[in-house]
Amino acid sequence: MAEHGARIALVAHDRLKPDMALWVARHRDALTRCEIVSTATTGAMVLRECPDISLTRVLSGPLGGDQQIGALIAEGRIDALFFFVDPMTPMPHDVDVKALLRVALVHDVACAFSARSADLLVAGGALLRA
Ligand SMILES: O=C(CO)COP(=O)(O)O
Repeated sequence: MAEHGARIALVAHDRLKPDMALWVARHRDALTRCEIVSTATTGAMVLRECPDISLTRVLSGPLGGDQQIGALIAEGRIDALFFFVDPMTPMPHDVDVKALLRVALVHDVACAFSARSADLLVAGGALLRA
């Protein structure tokens, strides 16, 4: 488990899951010190790419996983949200996605929505526990 790392959430829509898996592989060393929670399918993909990473999976996004991560944010248990959002594909759980983004804004959690913005967040220290 995390010693000096941040408590982070990883979520990616299907088209962006390969990007997320590659991003995790690139930041593997820092991420092994983090406490990671992810939605189910994103987490499975990350574990396939980096089996040595320790993470907790909640439900899949469309089955309530986005809401579970939103609840963790509302409880102050997440320091940063890495959510690779697909802007081109309609989703049945669009309201859940919107609610997750909203609660992250309400609680001023550091957020990144793409690999590039995630890199910048990491460069700013988002994987270190404040
Ligand atoms: O749908 C999601 C985010 O809205 C992600 O859920 P999965 O990681 O289970 O695909």
